[in-house]
Amino acid sequence: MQSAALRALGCGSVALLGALAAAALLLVLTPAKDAALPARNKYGLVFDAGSTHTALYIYRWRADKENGTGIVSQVETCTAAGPGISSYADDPAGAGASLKPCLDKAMEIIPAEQQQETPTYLGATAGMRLLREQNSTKAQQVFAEVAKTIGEYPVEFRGAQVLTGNEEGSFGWISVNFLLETLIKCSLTGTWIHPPAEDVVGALDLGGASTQITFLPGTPIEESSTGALLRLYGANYSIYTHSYLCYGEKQALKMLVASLHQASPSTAQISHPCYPRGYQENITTAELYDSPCVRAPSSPSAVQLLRVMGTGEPAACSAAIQQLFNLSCGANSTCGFNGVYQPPVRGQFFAFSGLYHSLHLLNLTGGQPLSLVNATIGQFCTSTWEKVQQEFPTVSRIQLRDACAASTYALTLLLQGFRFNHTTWLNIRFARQVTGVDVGWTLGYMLNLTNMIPSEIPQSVVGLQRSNWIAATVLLATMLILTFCLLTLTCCRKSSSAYVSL
Ligand SMILES: Nc1ncnc2c1ncn2[C@@H]1O[C@H](COP(=O)(O)OP(=O)(O)O)[C@@H](O)[C@H]1O
Ligand SMILES: [Ca+2]
Repeated sequence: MQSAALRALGCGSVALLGALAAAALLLVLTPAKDAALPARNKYGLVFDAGSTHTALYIYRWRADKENGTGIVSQVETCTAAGPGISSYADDPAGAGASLKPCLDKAMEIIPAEQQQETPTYLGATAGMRLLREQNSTKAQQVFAEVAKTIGEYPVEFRGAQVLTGNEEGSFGWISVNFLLETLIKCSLTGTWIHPPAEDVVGALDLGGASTQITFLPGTPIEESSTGALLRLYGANYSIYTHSYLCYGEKQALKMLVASLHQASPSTAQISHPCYPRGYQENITTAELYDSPCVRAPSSPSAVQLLRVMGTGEPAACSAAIQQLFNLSCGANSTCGFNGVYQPPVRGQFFAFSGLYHSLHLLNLTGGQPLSLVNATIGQFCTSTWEKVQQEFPTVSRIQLRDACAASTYALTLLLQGFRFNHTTWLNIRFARQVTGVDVGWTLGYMLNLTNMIPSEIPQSVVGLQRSNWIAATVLLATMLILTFCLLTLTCCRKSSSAYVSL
């Protein structure tokens, strides 16, 4: 992979650096209007309105590299305080207000004269998909309020929308492959090339309320709703993508508690095998059954207080989590889970978001073999509440309570759900960032909406002025030969005159 500095110069830079003299000539031959262009930066803002929280990403790129062949850097990220916007269903103004500190921060970063031309988007994911399902009026009110707040800032606001699961998966895939330069890259000769298809990586995203799997399968996609045809930089990609609503970490763990409750609905006590031994909390049935992802019991009792007690039993925890997945493929030849068609996983994958975070806590994101991952999670899941608190004093109570459940869930999702095995497990790279940019759907979303990824292959900087490049190379070669001849002649004359004087 080239360094960011080289990429920033654009395709052709490698060759340019390799032949500095030719570059000088090239510059002379470059039309004055191009040479005079200042390297101005442009900015773009994307709010990721996730189910658990909202984050603002501030991107920057060179204005003269808008065809997507330059680099896009992440200048800053800002996490909005409080929960995701879907949690403000009963206080929509609060959703708008929650975005303000991050917008203020962005206004401090983006030069005032550029703010008005800064494209700004808000994309909402599974939390808002669920709220829309539950109460579309409330979802609209939340959207109206966030749009109103963003509209109060001097940016070019281009709208707030709910992404479909397919869009969320596809943009995540585009983001990661853009950052890895696996869709197009600059060759040593200064032209844009398509790296081989094997270099293209799949994307695995675990959110709080949904999870996405996206990759290039080796076989035709048998179910059209799980396919997307992308034409990027002159190449066609037929990707498989699917988003499982309710199988994000937070909703899945809620389904787990609900299933444990329903196993013995008459008692007000739940033994939780994934919570550490010694952990106890009270929850209400209203809290537990407040989501469309958890089916309330057919004869719901009045609001009831439930006592949840951790038992720290890794085998029972793993078994209970597996129960959340229907692993029968039904009529499909191959599937993921819940009867959803999925071709067998193929190639390298990048796993980010919740998949990264849940395993990172246990130091399991470094390419460890599956046996070690299993053993470490199993070991951790036997720890008492006292011990985990001592071991991770800076980690929040909720994150610690859920650490065993979340890591077991991540592993079960990958192995049983997406059907990775001991061998293909090693093809998964867990990452939070690639080249300093957070991996997620936001970059791909912005690149797409700002038309920064053209459907056709861009003419390279050199390609645009190929004739100049050839002329410069020929001239350089001629000059080198002439210089060599002149030097040889001078040397010969000097040595012959020296000989005469002797
Ligand atoms: N710093 C972090 N530490 C732990 N977990 C994190 C961190 N950042 C994000 N996550 C996890 O990543 C996921 C983000 O989900 P989110 O984008 O809010 O939901 P969705 O994509 O389903 O709308 C959550 O499961 C959250 O717990
Ligand atoms: Ca997300």
